[in-house]
Amino acid sequence: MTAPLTAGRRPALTAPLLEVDRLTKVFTTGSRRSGEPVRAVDDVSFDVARGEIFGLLGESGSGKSTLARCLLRLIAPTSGSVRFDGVDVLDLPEAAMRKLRARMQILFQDPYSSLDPRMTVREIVGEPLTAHTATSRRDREQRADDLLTLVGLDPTAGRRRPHAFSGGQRQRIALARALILDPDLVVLDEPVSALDVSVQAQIINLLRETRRRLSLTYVVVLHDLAIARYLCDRVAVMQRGRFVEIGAAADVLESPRHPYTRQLLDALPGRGRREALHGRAPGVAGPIADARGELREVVPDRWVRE
Ligand SMILES: Nc1ncnc2c1ncn2[C@@H]1O[C@H](COP(=O)(O)OP(=O)(O)OP(=O)(O)O)[C@@H](O)[C@H]1O
Repeated sequence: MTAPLTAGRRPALTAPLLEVDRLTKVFTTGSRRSGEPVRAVDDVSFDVARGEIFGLLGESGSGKSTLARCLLRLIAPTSGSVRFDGVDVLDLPEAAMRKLRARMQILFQDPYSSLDPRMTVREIVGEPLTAHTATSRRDREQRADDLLTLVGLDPTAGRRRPHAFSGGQRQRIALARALILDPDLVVLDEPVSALDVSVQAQIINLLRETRRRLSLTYVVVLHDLAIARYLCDRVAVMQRGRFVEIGAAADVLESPRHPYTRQLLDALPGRGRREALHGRAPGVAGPIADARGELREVVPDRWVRE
């Protein structure tokens, strides 16, 4: 069966934030013992609307992380194009790309190794400001404290070092850092897979809440279909570098059209499958709305665009 590729292009009232056309990445070395090239991303096209949470799903090795990195030009694609807010990302000179990067952030999977243990949390969160804008130390600290509040941490946390925090708290710190430059797009690479199940729900709710409050767009790499069903508006299912299915998360996960998607769903244990199908939170009995109160209601006005 062929993928319903038209679902990758949405009629939108405003231009999409991200437009990906025939993107391909071939690794020629170091990928296979046989020395054969690997088409990690193979002729992939899709759009992401502003304010959307778009999920990339698939088994390990299907090409999700490579695609995510190509979007931000952290890996140079072999061919194809990526337009971000109308700008051709792959054609941009390095200096202009550095500037654009402020608007496109990435959050990695492992909250334990992604934060420099020698820095205070305030320094970690405020650091992108030193690289991208001329701000005074005081302003940096104030903004770092605002962001820590936004992600549900006490600003006094800023004086401590990352080792004092749990995995979930560290992922909040990493998110605060990713948001401090007020980006439009954040790519999240398996943002909760290193966390305990109970903490996953809190971080997922935080992502939904920050998307809403800051009008953010998230592209999120996931292998957990239950999380995808709860978090994402649309999803694409990848197999060997290609999109085999793309559409609304509810449609793809409740009525999968492609045998590979059905296979992924069938491989889930009974409860996980039910959660994927009915949008239940992973690992908790009901919808994860109860963790929502974690996001404090003291968000500074300037962080709220709506
Ligand atoms: N730097 C690289 N050099 C060579 N091959 C690579 C490189 N990075 C990824 N690959 C290969 O590209 C393919 C896709 O890998 P990728 O990590 O993008 O998949 P994934 O779906 O994100 O998997 P995972 O969930 O395990 O990270 C795999 O065959 C992988 O071995």
